[in-house]
Amino acid sequence: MAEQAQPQQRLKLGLFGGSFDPVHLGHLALARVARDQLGLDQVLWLPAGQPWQKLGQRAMTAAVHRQAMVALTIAGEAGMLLDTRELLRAGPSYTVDTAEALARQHPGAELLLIIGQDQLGRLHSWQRWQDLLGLVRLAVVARDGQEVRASAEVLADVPALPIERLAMPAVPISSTLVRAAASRGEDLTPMVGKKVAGYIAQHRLYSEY
Ligand SMILES: Nc1ncnc2c1ncn2[C@@H]1O[C@H](COP(=O)(O)OP(=O)(O)OP(=O)(O)O)[C@@H](O)[C@H]1O
Ligand SMILES: O=C(O)c1ccc[n+]([C@@H]2O[C@H](COP(=O)([O-])O)[C@@H](O)[C@H]2O)c1
Repeated sequence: MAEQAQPQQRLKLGLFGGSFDPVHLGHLALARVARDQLGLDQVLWLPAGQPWQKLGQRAMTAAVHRQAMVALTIAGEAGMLLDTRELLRAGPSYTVDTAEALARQHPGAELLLIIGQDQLGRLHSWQRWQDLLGLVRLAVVARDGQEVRASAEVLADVPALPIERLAMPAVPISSTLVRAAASRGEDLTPMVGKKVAGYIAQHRLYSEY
């Protein structure tokens, strides 16, 4: 008897963007949880070239370093890939541009945008966020004790916004805390892992906070 063709599974891609200045173990925990809970084929780590909402606050560390630290963090991790397209693109890093490019590149793929609650709460300030919501499904993790919830502005426009809630024990680490600890000369290993701690020391990053 002829074998029946199995229906093709849709490719499931996670989009995990960040300033990653620097990447830390909270990011890695989130990427692992998203990969495993959502059954993603791949998590694309997308360091932002110009994270426009953060640019006024302080000078961003050079892309070459942020990218290198992400590469060290995901080395040997199954289903994770460094995607440098936002570093190579001129102008502000808009997630909608990245989602459009990935949708063109992988027709039929399911795109899941992995973000923390801090970003979900501000989603209405993102460039063309309604277009973005037409391209991706949101996968959100609670952060800093805040429940996963879209802002009133987003809910007014999209009342039944589908959100995948990621279950993850809180990881009380942020890049801000890492930079502050680095400027005090503390051991960063518990926050960023041994390889990234070594990289930061070797390149004398974050000596001034
Ligand atoms: N500890 C954490 N737990 C859950 N999500 C996190 C954590 N740290 C970062 N994220 C999420 O990862 C994404 C990228 O974060 P980002 O690179 O801005 O790091 P950050 O620690 O928030 O940086 P900063 O302290 O400089 O604002 C965001 O969606 C953010 O919500
Ligand atoms: O598209 C936008 O307008 C937009 C506005 C703010 C943040 N983002 C993206 O959200 C991700 C997390 O941002 P951040 O500032 O927490 O590092 C990162 O990929 C940013 O490019 C995107």
